[in-house]
Amino acid sequence: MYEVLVADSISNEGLAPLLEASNVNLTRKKVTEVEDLLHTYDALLVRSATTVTEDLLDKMKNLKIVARAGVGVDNIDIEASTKRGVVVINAPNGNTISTAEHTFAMMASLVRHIPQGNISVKSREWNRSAFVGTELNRKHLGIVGFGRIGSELAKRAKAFNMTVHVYDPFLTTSRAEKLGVDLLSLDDLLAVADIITVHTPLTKDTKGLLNRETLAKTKKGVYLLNCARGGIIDEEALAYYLEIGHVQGAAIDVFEVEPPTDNPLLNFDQVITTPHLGASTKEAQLNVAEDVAYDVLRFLEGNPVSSSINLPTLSKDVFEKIQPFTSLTKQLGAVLSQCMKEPVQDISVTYAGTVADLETTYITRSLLSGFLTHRIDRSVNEVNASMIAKERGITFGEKISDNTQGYANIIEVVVKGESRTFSITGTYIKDYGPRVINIDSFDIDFYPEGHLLYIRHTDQPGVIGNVGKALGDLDINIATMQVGRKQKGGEAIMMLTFDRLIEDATIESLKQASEIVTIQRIEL
Ligand SMILES: NC(=O)C1=CN([C@@H]2O[C@H](COP(=O)(O)OP(=O)(O)OC[C@H]3O[C@@H](n4cnc5c(N)ncnc54)[C@H](O)[C@@H]3O)[C@@H](O)[C@H]2O)C=CC1
Ligand SMILES: O=C(O)CCC(=O)C(=O)O
Repeated sequence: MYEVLVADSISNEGLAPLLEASNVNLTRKKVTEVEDLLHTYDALLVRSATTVTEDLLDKMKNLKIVARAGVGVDNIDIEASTKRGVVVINAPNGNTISTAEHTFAMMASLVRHIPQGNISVKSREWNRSAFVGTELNRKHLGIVGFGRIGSELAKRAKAFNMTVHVYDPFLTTSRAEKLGVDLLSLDDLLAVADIITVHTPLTKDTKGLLNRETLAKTKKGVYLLNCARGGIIDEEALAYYLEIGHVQGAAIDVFEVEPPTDNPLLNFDQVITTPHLGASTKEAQLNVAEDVAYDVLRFLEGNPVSSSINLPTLSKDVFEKIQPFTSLTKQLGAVLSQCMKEPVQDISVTYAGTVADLETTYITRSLLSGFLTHRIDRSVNEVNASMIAKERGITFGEKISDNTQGYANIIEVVVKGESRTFSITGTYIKDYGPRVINIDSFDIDFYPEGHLLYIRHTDQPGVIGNVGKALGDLDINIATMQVGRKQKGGEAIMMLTFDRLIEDATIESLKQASEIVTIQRIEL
């Protein structure tokens, strides 16, 4: 049974996939209400009220996935989640339209003083001259951050005959042309726009993007909107430019600290606000809840997620295709890690044949996770494997080759240690399964699973028989045995598989034979 904690207000109807799943036990409680049970949850679902800190992650020892029912993940410590192998997902599409519509509504309200007019009439005033507005028609709108919401807003603005200028360092000129917008530098956008609205995520680059210095470059009388994240427009700077009359008005849905209390912006009549309502529609809340509910269930049941922040996103089809190879590389990594008993500096993997056309980054992550699992005592998976490898100073890389050695696919891994190099090659044979076909330059053929002994010895008559007899005398049944050598009378290897773990004492007694060079136990 999977334990799922829904810590924020998320649409019940949207959570139906999880509520109806027979293998899920769903709890709707705030984190503070279940302090004693935090270590039991497999999944955590949040909106923006819960901040997923490193401290919370430490308490949630069993946590495998954090889902944000919405776009912005700035309330989740992604680095700390990744470090712990916790997948972070979001629902990036479900609230785009609602947020674009809300921004448009805020823009129209701002330039026509609708909130102020409403308050005035309800105060029994009739002061029409105080609320003379401005048309949107033929005005220049500057959109900073031209992703999903920014581009939906642009469509609506164009329908109102506005000229749309955008600033987005990640947007290509051809895409801007295709979407019919004018791509500018930030400075040029600031200089030309009558109304500026921000739609970037909150990152270290966008925090305070509009500040005292950049806002000074705007037109006198400019209007500003922030329906993305508090802090993208620096609040102190905005208050300053409102105070001196340079900024004519602002519409703010999001604040640096929510709810805002002593925020200077709340003191201005020309600032209109909403309490982070961009995504607050029935439709958006149903969409995002459904999106994360399906994704969390899929993930818990071992399937790919559709929108992950710290894992490559794979379709079900691609996931199914790569699965045999991720299992194979996990095993190859585990064999390597146990055979190569020394610190490693570099892991290099070469893909050839059908596997080379797949999502090899993901397959390499599985390899690293198989390798590292046997070296460190914390949980390693595809989410944190590359980060842990980097932390430990292990470099890794991928190559594609066309040498399939007669197989449909080949994965060769070479590990460089301080004193030596070790290699392993595997393949996945349809309807037959994974095979290791070469180990440390010895051709061999074994199924990487279970309890194994890897024995290096001199190639001479009687060695195989002696090992078999010694094990037989100890009542140990050999399940399979594969042998390999490079040349007659030289070094040779045996790979034995067993139905149970082989004890240290047995290995020590086998090592007494003079022909045996090394024996390595491998547990898969
Ligand atoms: N008020 C609300 O209730 C809601 C707020 N949001 C906020 O809106 C933001 C945008 O959402 P989407 O459009 O869905 O995201 P998106 O990821 O589709 O678009 C973000 C755009 O910002 C651009 N960008 C990134 N760094 C930039 C920089 N330094 N300067 C200029 N542009 C930059 C990206 O290239 C991208 O095109 C979210 O990150 C979230 O914080 C989202 C939904 C609801
Ligand atoms: O959950 C909400 O209502 C806020 C939505 C939001 O800010 C987001 O999706 O980034």
